[in-house]
Amino acid sequence: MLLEHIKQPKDLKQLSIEQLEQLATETRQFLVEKLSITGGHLSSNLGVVELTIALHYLFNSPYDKFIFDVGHQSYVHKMFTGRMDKFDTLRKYKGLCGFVKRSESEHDVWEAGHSSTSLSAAMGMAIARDLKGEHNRVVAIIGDGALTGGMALEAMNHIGHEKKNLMVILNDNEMSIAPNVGALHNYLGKIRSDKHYVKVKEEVEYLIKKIPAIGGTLAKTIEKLKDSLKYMVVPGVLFEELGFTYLGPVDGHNLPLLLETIKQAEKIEGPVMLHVVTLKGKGYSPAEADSHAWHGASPYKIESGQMLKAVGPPMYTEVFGKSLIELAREDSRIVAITPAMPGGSGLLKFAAEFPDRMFDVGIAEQHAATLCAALAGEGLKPVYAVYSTFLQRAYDQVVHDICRANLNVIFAIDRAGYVGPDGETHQGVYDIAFLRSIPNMVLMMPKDENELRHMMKTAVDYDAGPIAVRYPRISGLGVSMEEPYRAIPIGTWEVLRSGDSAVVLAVGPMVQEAMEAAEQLAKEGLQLRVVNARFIKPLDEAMLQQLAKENVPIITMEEGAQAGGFGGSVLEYFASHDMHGLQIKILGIPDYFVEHGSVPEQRKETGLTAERLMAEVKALMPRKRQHA
Ligand SMILES: Cc1ncc(C[n+]2csc(CCOP(=O)(O)OP(=O)(O)O)c2C)c(N)n1
Ligand SMILES: CC(=O)[C@@H](O)[C@H](O)COP(=O)(O)O
Ligand SMILES: [Mg+2]
Repeated sequence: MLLEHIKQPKDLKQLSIEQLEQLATETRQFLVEKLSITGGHLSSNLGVVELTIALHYLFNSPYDKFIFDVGHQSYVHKMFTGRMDKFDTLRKYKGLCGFVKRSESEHDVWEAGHSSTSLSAAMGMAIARDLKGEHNRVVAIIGDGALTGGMALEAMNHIGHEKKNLMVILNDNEMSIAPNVGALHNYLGKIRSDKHYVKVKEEVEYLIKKIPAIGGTLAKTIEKLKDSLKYMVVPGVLFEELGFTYLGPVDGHNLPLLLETIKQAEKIEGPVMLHVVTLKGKGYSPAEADSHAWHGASPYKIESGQMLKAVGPPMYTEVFGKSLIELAREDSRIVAITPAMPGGSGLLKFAAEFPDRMFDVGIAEQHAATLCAALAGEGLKPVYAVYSTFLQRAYDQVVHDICRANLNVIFAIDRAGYVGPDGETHQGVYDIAFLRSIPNMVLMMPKDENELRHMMKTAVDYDAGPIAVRYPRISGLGVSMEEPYRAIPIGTWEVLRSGDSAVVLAVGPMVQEAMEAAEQLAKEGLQLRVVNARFIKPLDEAMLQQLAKENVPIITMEEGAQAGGFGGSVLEYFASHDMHGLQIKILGIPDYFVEHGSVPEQRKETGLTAERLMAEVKALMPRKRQHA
């Protein structure tokens, strides 16, 4: 086995081309084997094996800087940079991170998790390099999906202007997570599909050079002719017009060709765009056959390719997707918008039933938000299905285009709370803080999957402005979902269990923790009242006033950042209504980024458990007695 001798990138440099090809095969076997136990982003990594080998073979990391966009395809890079023995812990608590991470290795020079940042990063590193008088190479590796993200396009605009030396490797596998979409995607397809393209390009460029420079009108006509000729037969010209030297398309699994082309690219002055065509899932037939399903793989059986998924109640995502279909059958105003996450957001069945009412806009969270604003302005009911973490990208559009104009946009915010193995880049724990501060916004979270259905109905019936329902990346509780849909009165909470030792105002999955705590505390003679704080905004003011009158100790509990969170809004309410002297404890996520692991581990680490709640209730008791 060659693989076991690769401890650092320099070990690759000793190998022959045949050995490098052998290394590619062994690398794929390693990934398929390890990820069958841990799960992870299999298909993207299988696609970049030769590319990553070529980069480490030709260049000198970390002096030369490799910037992996998103970072979900950095496993091979991790393997060759001293982390092969940690793959049993991939995406596990305290284990190897599933994305690039500076604290893990000096070879991880840029951190990501969200898409389309690599070109801005490359530009920053190239400027810094030149100002410092250094000479290292800067190489961004970006996928065809990530290239559709607005940030990447903004960066290309700047790169073409500055004309610094840097290399962009466009890893084109025709896939985002789902099949890639959009005009840019179609454009890349045009380049890929033209087998004679490279030859024609060379010939046209040769001919153009032969046209003599003449003055006057004729010269202008010839210039125009040059341009139109280029546009007709040289598809790569878009990148060239933006200031890049375009090379490719090159087969990303043909190692000798790849090495040759990268060497050629390296000699070119200014920014270079090297278009590499790869197959997502390459080398593992189940992943080749369905790279969408294998983008983020659960553990699986290698031979059959059967993924091992937990059986039990449906995920909240699935319940959302089903209820949207049922509601859309009754209400033709409903349209669904996803920024490149049709599967993850549970919208595939909706798309099949309502192909004209579903829009995958690519990785374009900002555009998606403003698009929803316009759709709502025209009287439709856009449902913006988005992961909490990715909604961060569209904050200005939410404030400026949707909330300010008070438009009827429905936000279906998935992955709200801890997300588990993706970890800190993907935690959906800031949306409460960043949404509750925006005027006109209504924000809900269900205690169980049945309540999610009712919240969807509430949102569809609400015609007074933007309304959001956030739900977690977990299974529901297995409750009955036979009830007919009903709208919940805006700003009302529900008391699920009575008691006057203390009151817990719990949000979403914390309601279940609170019920468990109450059950246990009752055995010790303490009666914990459990309130389902299903509206995070507006608060149930009548209930808060009642609690103030009772002067009962209050604990708030939410799976969201404590700073700016729901608990803070309760405190603000009491303080701004001159209701002082109450005992209040806030349980939320402390002020640091919580890393990867399982959701229960993340909750335990940050004290969002029934046990912690019990301890807090007990701690409040003597103070209550002293107060009395
Ligand atoms: C801002 C943002 N939106 C959405 C995602 C979810 N996401 C992760 S990878 C990915 C697809 C990226 O496609 P591509 O860049 O072509 O890489 P591939 O997986 O095909 O290798 C998406 C949509 C993200 N990480 N960041
Ligand atoms: C890399 C990335 O951003 C996505 O692939 C993400 O990992 C998907 O997460 P889910 O598994 O929660 O859909
Ligand atoms: Mg892709």
